[in-house]
Amino acid sequence: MMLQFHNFAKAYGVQPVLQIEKLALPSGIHWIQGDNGTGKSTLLKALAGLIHFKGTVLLDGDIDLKKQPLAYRKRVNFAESEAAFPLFLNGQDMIKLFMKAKNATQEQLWALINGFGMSDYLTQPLSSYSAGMLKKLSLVLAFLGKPSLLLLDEPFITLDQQAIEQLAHWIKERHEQQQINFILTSHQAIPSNVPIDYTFKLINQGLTPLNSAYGIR
Ligand SMILES: Nc1ncnc2c1ncn2[C@@H]1O[C@H](COP(=O)(O)OP(=O)(O)OP(=O)(O)O)[C@@H](O)[C@H]1O
Repeated sequence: MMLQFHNFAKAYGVQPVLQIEKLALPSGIHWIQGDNGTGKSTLLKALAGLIHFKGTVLLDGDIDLKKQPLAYRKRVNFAESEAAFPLFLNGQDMIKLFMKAKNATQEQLWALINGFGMSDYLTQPLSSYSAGMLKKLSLVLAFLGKPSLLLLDEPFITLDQQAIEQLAHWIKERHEQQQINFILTSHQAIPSNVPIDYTFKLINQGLTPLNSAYGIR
């Protein structure tokens, strides 16, 4: 199993947001839907190891997020919906940091940079980036290395059409050729060439499956 939840619970103060008693997500590309404020970003942040939660999350059957945080975070990459970068740095600074942390190759980096057409502005300070340029950077950082699972929170928002198509292609290709699993959130329809395996909706603090078979949206 790609991801297993046991007695998973997240609250902000006394306000419960997520409660997933027992759930196992198989390998694949997962699309999580949900109305505003239902907890999609909270779920992805918890799964990325960025915020505290109660209970257990197990990756690939044996890596416990809480007990083996380094091994877990080496395998799970995350692109936030709106990433908050230190604005005095430039794109290249962030890339250098992540390349080292994620053991990425130069070849992999160039393919990502060229695919998104970013080479012209990587040396400019992040304070000068548009929303779409910041989005592209956070996606490139998330694709670096060899993750087992990629968490992408609203990955298509603010991207131009060409970048949307490029991202859809990468998701499909990485999944088919490198067996990388994905959890995506999106309010908009996901491009039809992305082969979504499972769709869930966050309702009443839990994940309700909207389909039970492969290939059906
Ligand atoms: N840092 C925080 N402190 C307190 N409450 C928070 C915090 N972050 C989120 N919440 C609350 O948790 C709930 C879930 O928020 P979250 O951002 O996860 O929703 P979402 O499903 O991603 O929403 P959207 O579709 O609008 O992006 C909301 O009620 C929100 O007010």
